Order: sequence, then structure tokens, then C-alpha cells
Amino acid sequence: MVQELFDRASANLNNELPFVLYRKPNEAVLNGVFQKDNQIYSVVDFSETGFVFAPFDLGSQPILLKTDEIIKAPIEYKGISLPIVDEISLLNESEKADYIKLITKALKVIKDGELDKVVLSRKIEINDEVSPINLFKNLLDIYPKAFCYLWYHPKVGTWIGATPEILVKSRGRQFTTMSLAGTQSSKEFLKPKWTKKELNEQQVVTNYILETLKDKVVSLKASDVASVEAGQLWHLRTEIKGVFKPGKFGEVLRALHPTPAVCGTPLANAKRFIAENENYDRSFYTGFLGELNFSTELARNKNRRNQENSAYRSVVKNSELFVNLRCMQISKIAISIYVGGGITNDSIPESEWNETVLKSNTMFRVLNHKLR
Ligand SMILES: C=C(O[C@H]1C=CC=C(C(=O)O)[C@@H]1O)C(=O)O
Repeated sequence: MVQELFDRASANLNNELPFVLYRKPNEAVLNGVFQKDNQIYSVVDFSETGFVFAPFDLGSQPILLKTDEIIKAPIEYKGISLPIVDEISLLNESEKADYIKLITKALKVIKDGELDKVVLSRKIEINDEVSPINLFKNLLDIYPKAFCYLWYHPKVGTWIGATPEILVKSRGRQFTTMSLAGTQSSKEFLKPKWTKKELNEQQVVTNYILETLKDKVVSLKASDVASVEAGQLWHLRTEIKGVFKPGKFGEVLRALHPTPAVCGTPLANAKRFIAENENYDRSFYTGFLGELNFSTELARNKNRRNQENSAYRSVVKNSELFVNLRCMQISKIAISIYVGGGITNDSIPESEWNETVLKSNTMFRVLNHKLR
């Protein structure tokens, strides 16, 4: 069954037709959404139905894959555990020097009071030819707890990722989001010991989410902060649950993107700093992706008498969107891995560089795995 899905995806790649394959965290089902033409459809107000693929900068409209055909198949988790790859990108001294310069500049702006936090990132380019489908199979085996995807549109490109971060998951008007930030390697510690820098960096995200959502919800509640594993990294996470006001889903989404987990505070200053200083286009990295307004039919109430069969059927809309982190873009001849991290007053440039090297391992492990 699952082979059918991979074959179908392969055929779409050959025929240059858009599709996405994805598996939700901890689920044993592979989903495929296949579009029958090669048009680019856009999301205008988030009332649309389809698989959304949104860039970091919503100045460009998010892309909507039409759900012309949806195929699902059960899959197993093979439980592959791979060693951390040697820190390949550490070898690139000029990349390192540029990144350290960028962080040092951000630290100056933070000290001057124009920014509290900014998330900075870089792109690692590798000249290599890979099979997107084989890479995706690796991803599924290595990261069972992540949202793993392979997205393709002939007019846009091919992206692959294994992200740990939910942007928003909604069922009707009930929703969950999360504040995820702070990073440590899980190879060094059994349980991480968080420093003031990381605790503060994550608290900024939680505070921002609670504040930005408050006029769009009828209830909102944050959990305690917990340490969670993502691949071979630890992060700090707070889960935030609530109920949004009728008709406010689009506004909730726009308020949540981008959070200071991928951009910074104050938001406008952070966006400007990124646009003026990162020196590359993030494109879909730190954007978001997933199911938008998929429908679930609720069973009708059997206790009610004298009713038409369909009269009491109700349909609820579900969305499940993830932040596009730990991802790479694949072209015919090259691969680009995207990585970043939160910079605050307590950041040490060398440690921030090391953090991006650690994060790059999430994708390097997949590339180095034998199935090429
Ligand atoms: C921006 C990234 O991660 C974000 C999510 C979790 C932890 C982060 C951090 O510790 O800086 C980042 O905010 C990335 O993986 O490229």
C-alpha cells in the first residue's frame, strides 16, 4: 500500500505535477495529496481548503495544493538510530566568520535597545544529486516524533523537512499552539540544564503568543514549560490551548506567524533586521505548512427521533499547521539546508554558530544515510 504512494509521488515528479507526502508526529499513516494540474493556487484569507505551503514573508501569498486526490497508507517506524554526523559545516570558515559577524551586529542593536530578540539564520549549500523520495524515506525512519514531509511543485521547487514545531492545530474553534525555543544537544546530557539565556528566549515567545492572541480568543491557557526532544536536540516547550472567537481563525493564524521563535521582538524591528542583514532569502524556511480546513463529519445523534438522515450531520473544520524548520530545498544539482537560532542579550556568537551546526545535523544525518 505504502509503495503505491511512493510510486504515485515518483510519477508526479516525472510528470511535473504537484504533490505532498507527509506523516504527522507519532502517527503510523503516510498521507499523500496530489493535484491534477500544475497551476499555482494561492491562499488569500485562510478560509480555503487544501495543503498550505507558506513562506516566511507573507508579502508573498501562501501556496495551496488542491486536494484533488488524497491517499493514505499505513507505515511502520523502523526505528533507525544514526550517529551525529561530524560537524561538516564547521569546516567552512568563511561561512562561520559571516555568521559570527551577523550575530555580533545583532547584539549591538540589542544592546542599543532596538531589539529584545531576533532569530537569525543561514543557508548551507551542498552540490549533490539526491533522490527526494529516498531522502524522505530516511526522514520517516529517523524522525518518528516530527512532522515529516516532502513537498513538490514544478513551478516552485522541492522541499523536505522534519519539524518539531506546531504553529496551530485546530478542531472547530478549539486550538493548540506552542512556544518552542532554547536548544541543547541531547548527546551531552541526559536531561538538559537550561541557562538563563534559553529560559528567557523561550519565555519571550510564550509572552508574545499570549499577548497577541488575547483579543481573538474566548479562552487561553498555557502549560508549564517542559523539555522536549527533537531529533538529537532538546528544546523548551510551552503548550498553549484556547478557543478562538467565531470567524477569527485567519486572524489567529496571522497573529501567530511569525512568532519570536522564528523572527523576534519587537516584531517590526526584528523583521527589518532580518530583511536587511541576513543576506539571503529564507523563502519557505520558517514559513508554515500543513492541512488547512480539512473536514471531519461528526456522527449524528442517534437518540433524536423523527429526523432526516442527514439533517443532524455536522461537519467540523480541522487545520494542522507546522512551522517549516529542520528543512532543506532540493534542486537537480544542489541541496540547501536552512538553520537558525534565537539571539538575545546573553548570546555568545561562537555558541550560536555551534547551535546552527547542531541543528544542521538533523538534515545532514538524512543525507548521509545510505539510501541515496
Ligand atoms: C529557527 C530554528 O529553531 C527555532 C525553534 C526552536 C529553537 C530555536 C532556538 O533555540 O533558537 C529556534 O527558535 C531552526 O531550527 O532553524
